[in-house]
Amino acid sequence: MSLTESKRQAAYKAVDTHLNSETRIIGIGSGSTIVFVIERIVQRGNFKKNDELNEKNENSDQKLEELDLDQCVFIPTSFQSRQLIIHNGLNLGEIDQYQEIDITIDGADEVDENLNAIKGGGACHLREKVVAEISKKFIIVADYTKRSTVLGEKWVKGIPIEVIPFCYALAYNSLKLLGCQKLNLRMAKNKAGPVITDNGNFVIDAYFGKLDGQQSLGNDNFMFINSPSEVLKRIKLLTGVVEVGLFVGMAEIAYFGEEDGCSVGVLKK
Ligand SMILES: O=C[C@H](O)[C@H](O)[C@H](O)COP(=O)(O)O
Repeated sequence: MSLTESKRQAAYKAVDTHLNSETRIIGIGSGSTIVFVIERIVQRGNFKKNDELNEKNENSDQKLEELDLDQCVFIPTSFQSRQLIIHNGLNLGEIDQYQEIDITIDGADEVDENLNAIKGGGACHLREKVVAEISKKFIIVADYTKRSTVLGEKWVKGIPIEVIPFCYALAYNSLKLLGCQKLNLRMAKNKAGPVITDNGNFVIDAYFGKLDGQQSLGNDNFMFINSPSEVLKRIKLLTGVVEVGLFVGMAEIAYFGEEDGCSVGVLKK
């Protein structure tokens, strides 16, 4: 079964388990898995009209309720998720309108056994972190390739770090001094020059291994982050750094679509 199906299964499970008729303010993460979160939300909004969904539900243990989408507001974390919300006719809200969000569902590039995550493979981690931070519940959805024991096992491109453009050379040097083994200023495709985030900044992918005292196991393609909170703190203190794609202790639960494309694994705190 394809990775796409496993992403869909994880997304559907999260929406079916955590969204009910009481849910009002919903944070929408970014990336390819989030597309299926929106797909399921729209299906749930048309529940009574959706014969297939009703039929499936009669045979399932999970009691699905129709979502009153007119009463819900969706908070995007990127240009991409904003477009998804608008194109699906959902109510769009802005991050600064709310002090609290009922629930946010988001993808991840890697999730460890403590539910710490690397995010920002799509350069959206600043807004994603703001939304996650004010959410009562932060839920991760991903395919099975994203689950690991220690961060760095699976996502080998480095930790995404958003930096102010004119500070990038300084941040670059500071990251090297911090022990960073390899650094890349993320470059755009089909445009000469660097990726520019939704906030007008650059992204450096920083690749550790020794920062928290660990060796890189003799393989330059790997980094292991045994103390993500320490790594996060040290990078965050560097001048010019806006946000780090390490989400430590934020997620309550993670759903992973399994390899068979039908079942879903769950990691809980
Ligand atoms: O910046 C992008 C986000 O952090 C995404 O949530 C993350 O890259 C996972 O994306 P996908 O669902 O495409 O694997």
